[in-house]
Amino acid sequence: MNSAYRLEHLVFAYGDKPALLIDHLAIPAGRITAVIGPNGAGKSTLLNLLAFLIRADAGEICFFNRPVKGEDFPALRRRVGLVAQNPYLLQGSVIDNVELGLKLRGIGKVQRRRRAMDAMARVGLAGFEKCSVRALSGGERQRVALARTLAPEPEVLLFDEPFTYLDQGHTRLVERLISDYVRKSGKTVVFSTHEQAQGAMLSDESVSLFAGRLVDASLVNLFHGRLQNGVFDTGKLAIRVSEAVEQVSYLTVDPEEILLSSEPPNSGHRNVFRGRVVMIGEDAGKVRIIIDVGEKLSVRTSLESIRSLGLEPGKEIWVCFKAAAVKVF
Ligand SMILES: Nc1ncnc2c1ncn2[C@@H]1O[C@H](COP(=O)(O)OP(=O)(O)OP(=O)(O)O)[C@@H](O)[C@H]1O
Repeated sequence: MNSAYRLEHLVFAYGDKPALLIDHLAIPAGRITAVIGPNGAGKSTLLNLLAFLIRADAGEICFFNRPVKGEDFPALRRRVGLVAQNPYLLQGSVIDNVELGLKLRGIGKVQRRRRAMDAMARVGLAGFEKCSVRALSGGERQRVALARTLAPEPEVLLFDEPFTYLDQGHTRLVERLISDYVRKSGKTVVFSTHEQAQGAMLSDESVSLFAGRLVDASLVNLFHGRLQNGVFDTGKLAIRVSEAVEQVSYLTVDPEEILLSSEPPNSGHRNVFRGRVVMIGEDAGKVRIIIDVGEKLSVRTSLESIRSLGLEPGKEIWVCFKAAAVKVF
């Protein structure tokens, strides 16, 4: 598959504080990639590197199969557009802001206006042209920044936590826009999110980032604790682990690998707990149940199993999973 980016042995630190250590990462061209991770994982730092706004301390980045050199940065910045989490807008009107990127690219007034108006319509801001950016809400500001980035039609659209300020209607609109940007024009989108479900639902590929490193695990059920003699102790729950390592502080349980049963299970699973249903909700076309077993565990299952087990908030239920459903790092 053609890669938009390939990162090798990449290191980035803020002063002496390491923020990213990525051995290898390939981001496919013409696809939507989600970078999923909790607060402070390094998502914004990674997007800033991909936008060529900051330089790695070590390692290599290839952009569309070409190794990137320092002197390439100004030209590359024009091929990539980043919508920041808290975008900086210039004082003035919405249309002034949306036209900015086009102006910097030397695009003439008439075409500039046409493309800016088109980008504004796509983000649901038609009619806002003359509004002062000072009078806008957080979600409107984010959509102005999105229109500003979209108007020059960058080859790669990078989007840092796109849904933070958006209500449900605008979240759907931006999801569609991201999807169309890739499907209709073959461009590449990379977005960051701390919401595992949203990341998985909207993307073709996803990568999980934790403490600056890529991890090969879903981060939905992430616990901090200590591992000793094959048992990881979170302080509230003891989880059996199959990996024979000791120097780890975090554990995840794959929400797809957790089984539920109304009777004590007789399945040979090494982790069996009794818990109580806290919440039932929808998650990327499946059902997500939160069960309190000392820690709150997120379980993804089907509507059928909810019905057959008669699950509802407050109901007691058995939870089991294999040691192999658990990853530690
Ligand atoms: N300008 C900076 N100076 C020093 N440390 C920084 C700076 N920016 C980020 N960091 C640190 O680098 C790490 C990664 O931060 P980053 O903003 O990339 O994470 P994130 O995953 O985007 O987090 P969030 O979801 O909270 O936005 C954090 O520990 C953060 O405190």
